[in-house]
Amino acid sequence: MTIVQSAVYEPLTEQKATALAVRLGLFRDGAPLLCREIGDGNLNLVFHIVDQETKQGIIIKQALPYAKVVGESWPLTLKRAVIESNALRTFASYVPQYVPNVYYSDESLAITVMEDLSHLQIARKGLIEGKTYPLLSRHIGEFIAKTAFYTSDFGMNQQEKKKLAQSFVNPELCKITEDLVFTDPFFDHDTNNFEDELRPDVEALWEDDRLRLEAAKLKRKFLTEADVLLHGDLHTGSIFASDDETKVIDPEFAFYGPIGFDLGQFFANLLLNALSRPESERRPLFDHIDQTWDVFTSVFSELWRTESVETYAATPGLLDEVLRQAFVDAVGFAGCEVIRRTIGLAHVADLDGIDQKVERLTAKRHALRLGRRLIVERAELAGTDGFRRLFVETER
Ligand SMILES: Nc1ncnc2c1ncn2[C@@H]1O[C@H](COP(=O)(O)OP(=O)(O)O)[C@@H](O)[C@H]1O
Ligand SMILES: CSC[C@H]1O[C@H](OP(=O)(O)O)[C@H](O)[C@@H]1O
Repeated sequence: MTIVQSAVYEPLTEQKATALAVRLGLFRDGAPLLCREIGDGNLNLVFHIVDQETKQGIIIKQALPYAKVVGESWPLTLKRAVIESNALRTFASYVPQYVPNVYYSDESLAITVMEDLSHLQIARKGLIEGKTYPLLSRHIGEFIAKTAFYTSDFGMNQQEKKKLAQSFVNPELCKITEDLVFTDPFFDHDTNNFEDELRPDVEALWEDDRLRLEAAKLKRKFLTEADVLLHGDLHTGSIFASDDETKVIDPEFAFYGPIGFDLGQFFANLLLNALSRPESERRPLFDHIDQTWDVFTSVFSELWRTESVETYAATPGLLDEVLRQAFVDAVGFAGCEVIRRTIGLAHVADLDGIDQKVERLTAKRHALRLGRRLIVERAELAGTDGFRRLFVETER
């Protein structure tokens, strides 16, 4: 690959992104290139560049010095681009089948150049259309189990783990999660965003001392437990899927945190999709929750038994305790994510896209009751069947 001199930061345009791809030697000479900015996320620019003859494409993702969804009034570190490309490379060393190939990255331009995954579909979009993605949970369960185990004190040299954790210290992006997932939705904060009709339900949440205490405990875990390298934002909009392939993208929130966090985010986004469906079409979502947990526990347990580097790994009861705690935490984190995607700053199309206002408000009220009980009753769920039970009990 051609080496280009690193440049001073400037936001790319479609023209400049094309010129960069040519300078990097990513296309054959004279290829007729078409570039479009396709970013639909909250934070970054994403350029899709395709050779019109061969149909081969690449993606150039660039961080902006602010959060795109809010604008320049919310400055945001460009370092998130380095975190993202390093996380993709780290994950690729354990599960290359589940992440896009990174071709190039440049810290000063805050870009990651990666494999074009346009043959797949963003899982959130597909799930909203009613797709089921039969292998999604098998793949995500394995992705989480392997990345968690191999980056933990049980799966890697413990001195090396500390260095790796240092390289993923990600204070600004963690602060977004600390605020938007764990704090603001539980207070009358100006980042919150919900329909007027939901105000009585939301005010009831804000006055719920039991809920606030449990949300505080979950936030404390997120702040303090440097257990494994997390993706940090593993919602269904961060996953490309088809019937037989799954790729995880967008790990700019990666950091060392509690093992249950990615599981909880994924569970929550499956639940958010279930909340948008009629009862008769929800089953695949609950089956995905079961399957994610089953695959996660079996892959993680096998690695623990066969590859652990920690003397205490064989101590009877320890693995069970790690898995039990991971599950309880995941349930609580899922509850926080369900609530924040309903009344916080960043919503999801699964709920906001319900056209009929009455149905939409009904689904959102259901989400608030479900999220609350996931948080408050997380220790009593006793297995993934508990998600079904709470879902039904909170439907009314
Ligand atoms: N490797 C890729 N291949 C094809 N499209 C991509 C790729 N990465 C991102 N995209 C597109 O860009 C959108 C935004 O990307 P994402 O990484 O989620 O950005 P953000 O960090 O702003 O949320 C995705 O929803 C997808 O449509
Ligand atoms: C102001 S950031 C809000 C929200 O956006 C991120 O998601 P994404 O980059 O995938 O769109 C993340 O979930 C943040 O909490």
